[in-house]
Amino acid sequence: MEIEVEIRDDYEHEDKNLLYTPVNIPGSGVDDVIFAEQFEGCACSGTCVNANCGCIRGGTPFYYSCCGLADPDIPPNLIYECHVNCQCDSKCPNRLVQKGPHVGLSLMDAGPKGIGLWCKVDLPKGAFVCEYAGEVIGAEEARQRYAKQKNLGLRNYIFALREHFGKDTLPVLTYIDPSCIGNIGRYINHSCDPNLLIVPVRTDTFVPKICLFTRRNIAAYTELTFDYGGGAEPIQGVPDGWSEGTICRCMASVCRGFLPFDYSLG
Ligand SMILES: C[S@@+](CC[C@H](N)C(=O)[O-])C[C@H]1O[C@@H](n2cnc3c(N)ncnc32)[C@H](O)[C@@H]1O
Repeated sequence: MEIEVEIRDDYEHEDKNLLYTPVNIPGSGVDDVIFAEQFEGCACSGTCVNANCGCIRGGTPFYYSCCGLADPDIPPNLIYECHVNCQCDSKCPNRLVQKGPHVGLSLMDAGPKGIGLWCKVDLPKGAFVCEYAGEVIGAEEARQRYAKQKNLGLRNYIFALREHFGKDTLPVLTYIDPSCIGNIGRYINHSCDPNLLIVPVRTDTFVPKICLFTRRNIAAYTELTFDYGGGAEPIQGVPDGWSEGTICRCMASVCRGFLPFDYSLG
């Protein structure tokens, strides 16, 4: 029996030239197979109990508490949620990001940074805010799109997620581009002292979802930010080659001066 969990995402773009997608979709330069190859589900009945659930797969035991909050102080390893092929029910605590973004997210004027995102309600530490969803594209496509938008003086929305799957292995990069097709996450600006944390989460396939959780309690109407260099493998400072020279306007006392940039795009 397949357990379908409804994604609740009522957001949309004000700019009618943009297409809204609540989840990642395959774009140019990636093999559709990675979206089609699904994990086997767990055989738990009702709600899952950590130790026996097949969805842990050697990754982090369930990252979420029973009240739907993550623990941002624990560095997560690989996170696999229960999914459509699992036997557990839709109330299983290991189903969180797949249910969609937090309610009350809203666009704001972020001055020289352009549009930004805030939430109309207080957010507790560990709350899931939203995914940074868009087209999943290949490395060469990402470089070409980046070069084109740079020539046109456009903002950059392409995010390069770096993950290591073992000691001494090369990082695996996943490029997400919500420039034209994306979700509400595309409006989140960078800060060198961010209040959100990036956590890659997988549900039914190996394609990671870039998920944003609160690092601390956040009062309503505070701008939501993440560190553009702080993926699963955070950049410390801005090493040579990791800045494209865009001045950072985050205003944090610890501001590094420039927006972080993944050199693989350059
Ligand atoms: C993912 S978009 C964020 C949404 C964007 N502000 C908008 O108006 O649609 C990333 C772009 O926002 C701007 N931006 C984000 N954070 C910034 C910061 N701390 N300082 C300056 N510009 C920033 C840059 O133009 C960057 O390329």
